[in-house]
Amino acid sequence: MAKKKKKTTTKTPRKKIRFSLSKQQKILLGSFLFLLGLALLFSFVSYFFTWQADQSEIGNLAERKLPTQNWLNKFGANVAHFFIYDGFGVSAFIFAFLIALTGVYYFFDYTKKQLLKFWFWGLLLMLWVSVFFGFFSGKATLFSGIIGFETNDIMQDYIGFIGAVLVMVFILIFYLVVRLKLTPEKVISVFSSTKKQIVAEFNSEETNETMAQNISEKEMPAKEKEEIKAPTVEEKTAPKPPAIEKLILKSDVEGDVEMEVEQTADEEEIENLSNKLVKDFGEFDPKLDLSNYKFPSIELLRDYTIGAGITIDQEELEENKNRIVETLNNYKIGIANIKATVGPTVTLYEIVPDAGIRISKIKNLEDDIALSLSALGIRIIAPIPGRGTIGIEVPNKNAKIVSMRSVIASAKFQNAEMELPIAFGKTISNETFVVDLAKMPHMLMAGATGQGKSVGLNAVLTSLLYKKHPAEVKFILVDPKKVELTLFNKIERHYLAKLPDTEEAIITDTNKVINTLNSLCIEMDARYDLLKDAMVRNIKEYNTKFKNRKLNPHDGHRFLPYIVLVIDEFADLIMTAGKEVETPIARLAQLARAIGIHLIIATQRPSVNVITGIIKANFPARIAFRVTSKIDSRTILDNSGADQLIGRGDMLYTQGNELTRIQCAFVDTPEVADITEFIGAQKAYPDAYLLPEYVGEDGGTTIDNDISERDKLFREAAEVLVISQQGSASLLQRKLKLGYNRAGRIIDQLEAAGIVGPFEGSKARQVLVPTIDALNQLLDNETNDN
Ligand SMILES: Nc1ncnc2c1ncn2[C@@H]1O[C@H](COP(=O)(O)OP(=O)(O)OP(=O)(O)O)[C@@H](O)[C@H]1O
Repeated sequence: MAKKKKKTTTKTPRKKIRFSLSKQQKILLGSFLFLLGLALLFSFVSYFFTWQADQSEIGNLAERKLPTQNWLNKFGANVAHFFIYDGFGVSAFIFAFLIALTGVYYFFDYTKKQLLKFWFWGLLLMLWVSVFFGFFSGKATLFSGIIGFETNDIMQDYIGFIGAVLVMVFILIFYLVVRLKLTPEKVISVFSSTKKQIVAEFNSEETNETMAQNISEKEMPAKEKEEIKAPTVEEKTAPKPPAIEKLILKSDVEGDVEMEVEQTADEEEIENLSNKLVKDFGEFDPKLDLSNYKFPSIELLRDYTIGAGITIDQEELEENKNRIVETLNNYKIGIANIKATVGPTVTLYEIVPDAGIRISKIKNLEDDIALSLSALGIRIIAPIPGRGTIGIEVPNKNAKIVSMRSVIASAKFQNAEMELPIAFGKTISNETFVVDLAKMPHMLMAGATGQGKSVGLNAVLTSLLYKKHPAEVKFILVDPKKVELTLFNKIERHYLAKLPDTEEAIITDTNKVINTLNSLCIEMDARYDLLKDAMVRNIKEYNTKFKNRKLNPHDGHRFLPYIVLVIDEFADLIMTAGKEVETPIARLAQLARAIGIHLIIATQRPSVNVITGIIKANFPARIAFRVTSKIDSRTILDNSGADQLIGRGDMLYTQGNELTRIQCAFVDTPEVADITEFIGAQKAYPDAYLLPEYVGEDGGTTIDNDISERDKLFREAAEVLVISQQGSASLLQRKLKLGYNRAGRIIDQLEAAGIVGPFEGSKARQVLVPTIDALNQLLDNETNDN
């Protein structure tokens, strides 16, 4: 980056004669030189076509009428002849370019230091190219020009053919090394990266099965891995002190002090290591492992609205309007204006009461209006925030189903530039309602049985499946009822995360929930360490930096997928496990937003002992389906209203103060089955996303130190770790070319054998054996004991 440094020194007056141009003079000179450069360029180009025809005209400037073929006539023919034939041959173009460039420098008044460099290297290149062409032809030609040919001739007379070749090669090397800053390492790395790329492309079909986080390591040549291991990439490319140019400021005032301003020239940009990696290998693509993954098509979802779009029943509207007006009139409330908005399940009547009517008076009439309309689920919003009207929501006689298909297909969802977009359904004015889970950042969902909670959860998961690649998001599903989320088992190796050494990814057992939550806390801490190390504030910035290859996988950096934890029937959990569940959930909810872990908790019973203060405080986004009492509504929403919903997916959403009534999109079990089937049938990762190990309080490793059960590569693995003194599974993966699971198993066996220490979260395990000799002794003793 260009950095300006100005140093100002004042000096005593002294007499100095300096050639300096005014601004206008520079512009004039610049334009003149630029156009002269262009003129030379045109005459040089046309000289190659017309030199034979114009040969007789060379030097014959006096004969004005004699025709010349060159585009710039006599001037062009003579000048081009001078520079090309009598001069440097084809490389005379460099001269024309230098003249034009000088014009540009003067025109824009750039510092001239760089220009001098251009001239030096340009003239050297010009000479070299013309001598080079002279070398291959026995006589002066248009390619070499006389200078090229003669210089070559003289050189050969004095130092012979071989001597001339060596001089030319030396000048070439000089140019490449000094001007282009080429080093042997650069050349080797370009060759090896090209080779790697070809091999990688060749192997890409087979290597898709490896885990995403290893990709960038594998792609990199060992040499480069070493290079990025050094503390930070940025440090390596710390700016060099810029070159300084002096400028004399003079004023016309007699006897004035002359000031010399030191102005720094623009720094030369050194190629940043990460830029180079990106240039060589492209950005890191987390989706590479499943590059052929196909998103489920919209056809898998059903359209429940076919032939039953929102129809406005005029009669019903009129009837309701009259009843509302009548009821209010009975209580002496006059209406100035009334307007209706027809939604999928309810119609909103917005009324503007006559001046002087108290709002609370209308609010108190909720039950009377419900009675007169003989309808359930009337909700009065007095006043509607931001509109200055009073809203009365009246359920439609024929509620319409909002199909998941319609919201997924909506432009709002398809074009949503969100991290974790969720299409919940449609608002009262028929707008698709899309929110970003990453911004919520956690969600509480409540509703009495049969009111649409499970459908709501499915809508959330379906939205994410339609928008996010398996590399970008992972789900942890907790389903104590064991029936609601089982369908998602099919996408275990694509989208689910689980504890190592567990069979099923979907968690149904309370103990496992506790372990998983604690494991998530470890993952959270590890992610925070990674973020701190990368000096970024959130997962988005971290992943961008990782994609730009600014973070070294060697230091434990990896692409971080979002993790969405869904807990259905939270009440059951809290009743059985209490604080053991509440504490990690509260911790996650408080801290996990920045590192991409988001929680969705659903419960039938939103009572205060289930949704405790600490949980509530950390779940700003709340959804209420119909609940049985006002108290439940207040617990979940801090507001009444959820008790007046009509069920079947009718819900209230709040993310702060405002309540939005939404008709949740309907996605039926067979649809979810089709989607998971479609995804499950595709190529998957070798395993679900593995969360860090968590050893419960009853502690200790569960692996027996049974020699006969050890992996074949056990000894080799032990040696690798002892030599490197680093107890990391990923090191084994790399050195022994193992999968994640096998490396993890070997690490467990090494722990049981006392070679490495216990799991330490994000850090590598400690290696307990200091040398190879000590290791050999330990293993030999073991065999003797057996
Ligand atoms: N968005 C919706 N649109 C239309 N109908 C819906 C919607 N959501 C739910 N329903 C209807 O309500 C029924 C019950 O929904 P769901 O299974 O989601 O209830 P629930 O709240 O999960 O109940 P439980 O807590 O007992 O599991 C569904 O079978 C469906 O017929």
